[in-house]
Order: sequence, then C-alpha cells, then structure tokens
Amino acid sequence: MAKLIDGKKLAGEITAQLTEEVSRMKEKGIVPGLVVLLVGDNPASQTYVKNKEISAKKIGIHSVVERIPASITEAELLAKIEAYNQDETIHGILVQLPLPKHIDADKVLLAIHPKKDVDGFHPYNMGQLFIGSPDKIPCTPYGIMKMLEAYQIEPEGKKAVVIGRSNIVGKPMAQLLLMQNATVTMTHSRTQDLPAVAREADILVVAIGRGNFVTKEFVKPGAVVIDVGMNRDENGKLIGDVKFDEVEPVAGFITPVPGGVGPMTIAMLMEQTVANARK
Ligand SMILES: Nc1nc(=O)c2c([nH]1)NC[C@@H]1CN(c3ccc(C(=O)N[C@@H](CCC(=O)O)C(=O)O)cc3)C=[N+]21
Repeated sequence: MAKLIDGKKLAGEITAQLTEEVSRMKEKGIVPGLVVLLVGDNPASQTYVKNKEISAKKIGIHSVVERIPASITEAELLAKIEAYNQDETIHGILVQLPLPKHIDADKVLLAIHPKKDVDGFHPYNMGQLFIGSPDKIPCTPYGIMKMLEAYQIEPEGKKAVVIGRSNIVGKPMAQLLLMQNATVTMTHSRTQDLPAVAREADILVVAIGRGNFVTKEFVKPGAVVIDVGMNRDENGKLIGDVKFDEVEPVAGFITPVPGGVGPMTIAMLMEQTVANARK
C-alpha cells in the first residue's frame, strides 16, 4: 500500500508558521494584504475563493475579496488592477481564472505588477522561473515541490513524467523538477501510448483535468503519484485525475483528493503574500 502524502496536514503546519510570523510582523506595524478578484459566478471558483479567504483570515492576512459581475468590461477590470498595483496595503493580487470569454486573460495577467503577482502567472515571473532564477512561483507546482521535500522524495536523477501542459501547472511543474535535476518528460492528450510513457516514471504528476484518467496501467510499482485533478463525478463528489482505489496499492506514495495538492496551493499563495510584505 502506498504512503499517503497528507497535503492538508502539511498545509496546516505551514499555515501555523505563517500565523506566528504575521503576528510578529504586526508588532512592527506590517500587515500583509491580499486581494482576490472573482469575476462572474463559476461555482467551483466560489469554493476555492472561500477556502483562500478562510486561510488568509486564520493567518491574519488582510484579505479583500471582490466579487465582480461577469458584465464588467476588460478596461474596467484593468483599471481595478492598476488601483491595487498602487495600493500600499496590498502585497498580493490574484485574479481567479478562468475569466469570462470577453476578457483577455493574458492582458489581465500582464497588468498585475510582477512584484504583487503572488500566483506567479505574469510573463516576467514565468520568464524568471524558466531561466532558473525564480521569485514568484505558480502555487500548485510550488506546493507539490514542498510536499516532495517534506516526504524526503529527492527528484535528482529520477525519471519524472508530467501529464498535462498548462501554463499554470504542467509547464512550471516540469521546470521545477528539472531544476532539481530530475529527468523530465512532458506528456499530454496527443502523446502516443501514454500509459507506457507514464509507467517509466519514478515521479508521476497528473494535471490533465479528467476524472479517474490515470489507472494502474499508468503506474510503475513504487512510483510517487501526485494528483492535481479537481473534478466532480456524476454525484457531484470531488474526484482527482487518478483512480485512487486502483492506483494506491501499486504506488509508493500518493496524494489524495481532497486533502492533497489543493490545500498546498492555498498555503503557497499565503506564503508568497507574506514573503512580499516581509520585503
Ligand atoms: N488565479 C488563479 N489562481 C489559482 O490558484 C487558481 C485559479 N486561478 N483558478 C482555479 C484553480 C483551482 N485552485 C484550487 C485551490 C484550492 C483548492 C482546494 O482547497 N481544494 C481542497 C478542497 C476543495 C473542495 O472541497 O471543493 C482540497 O483539495 O482538499 C482547489 C483548487 C486554485 N486555482
């Protein structure tokens, strides 16, 4: 049976450390501030934003959540971002993705000042990451690296396979593993014989966005399996991209959904916000 990588517990430990740090900062008159802009009423986004709000409050971060009607124009949204760029009480700006179709997400991400880009999605921060000098790092892959570290899983020299090539998970994940000297293979929906490629992996990161996609045929015995998926099944239950019950007996380590990568994503968001206020 695989060892469970408990993201919820680890995120709780990180949150406790941040809470202490923020209370010390407050003695010096510094209060970290985070704004989350949520455009429209995507129900999944509502849950994530709520979890971020709870976590920020617990840590003592000044948290602003702006729920904005989907009818906002791109220009109006850009003006809001510019105002928060100038606002000295705000150390982190997050615009929840996806955005409504009439708004160009690339333009919006480019408008956030790179110093306040706690998501690490700005092309400047992406560029810094890809030349090997990261500052802000996309929170999901960053949280995954923290989980590997906490469980003493060393990527160096190992074969890592990443399934999914998004800008916010797959690509930065591959780069972070590469920076730790893993031998990295990127795979995606067009990869031929994906199960055979995945089966080569010592570390398998799955971020393809399809519920129960990865079965035991994808997993080498003893492999580390990281599940980034957040899908709902027919009954509305939250499920990962990995068929957990089937893969768990084969894997060496595995992350659950919920309680794995999700809470770590939020913890890293908080960490990068506090780090910004510290500077
Ligand atoms: N600009 C931007 N930054 C993001 O970081 C971002 C985003 N947009 N859009 C959506 C995705 C998704 N995401 C999650 C964060 C936490 C959980 C999370 O807390 N999950 C819990 C429980 C979730 C539940 O119960 O529904 C868990 O896995 O245990 C999930 C998903 C951040 N995202």
